[in-house]
Amino acid sequence: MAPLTFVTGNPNKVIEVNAIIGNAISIQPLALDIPEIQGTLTEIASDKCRRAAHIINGPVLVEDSALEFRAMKGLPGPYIKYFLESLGNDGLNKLLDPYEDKHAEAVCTFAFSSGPDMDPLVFQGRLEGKIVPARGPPIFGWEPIFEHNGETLAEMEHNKKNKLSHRYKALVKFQEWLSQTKFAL
Ligand SMILES: O=c1nc[nH]c2c1ncn2[C@H]1C[C@H](O)[C@@H](COP(=O)(O)OP(=O)(O)OP(=O)(O)O)O1
Ligand SMILES: [Mg+2]
Repeated sequence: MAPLTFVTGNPNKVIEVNAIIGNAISIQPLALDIPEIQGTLTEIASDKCRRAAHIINGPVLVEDSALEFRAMKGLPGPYIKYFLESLGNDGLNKLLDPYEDKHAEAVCTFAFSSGPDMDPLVFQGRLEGKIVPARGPPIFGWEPIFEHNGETLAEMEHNKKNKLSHRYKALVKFQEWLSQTKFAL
């Protein structure tokens, strides 16, 4: 079983993907920074996957993560990385100051292509929560400000996050597809 190349510049994604489906699928991480277009989550992940498949010249998995604030009609969405880099977790909280509604959804969109010019397949998972002042170790992105059932993702045991997260839900769908297809990894 050849390992599946997972193209990402984010080591925390690699750790989580291995923790979630490492038993079932062997992943070969490759740290490339692929350009990300603007568009829907599906369009962004699919485009990233096509670019990666051309570079790898073989089967490839990519992932794009978004954070949607309901009060802001889904923004920052896929642009959360740049909002987080510029504003920090504190600034993201301040963005929601004018609104009573702190509801947010974390969205994880994987795209898989079996090779260059093969249409990517998309597998998405969502986790509901709310944006709160930061609590817990600031190790991975906006984990300290995303609260789910009373705990921020930063406070949550890794094992627990990896059994309920947006990334977990997306990977369950990917694994289901893999088990039903003739595609052999
Ligand atoms: O479960 C998560 N818990 C907390 N924060 C998270 C999570 N998942 C992604 N994040 C952060 C990382 C980045 O600031 C942004 C997504 O941006 P995104 O383009 O998908 O990731 P990236 O550029 O770091 O890696 P990649 O090379 O795979 O595109 O949200
Ligand atoms: Mg990225």
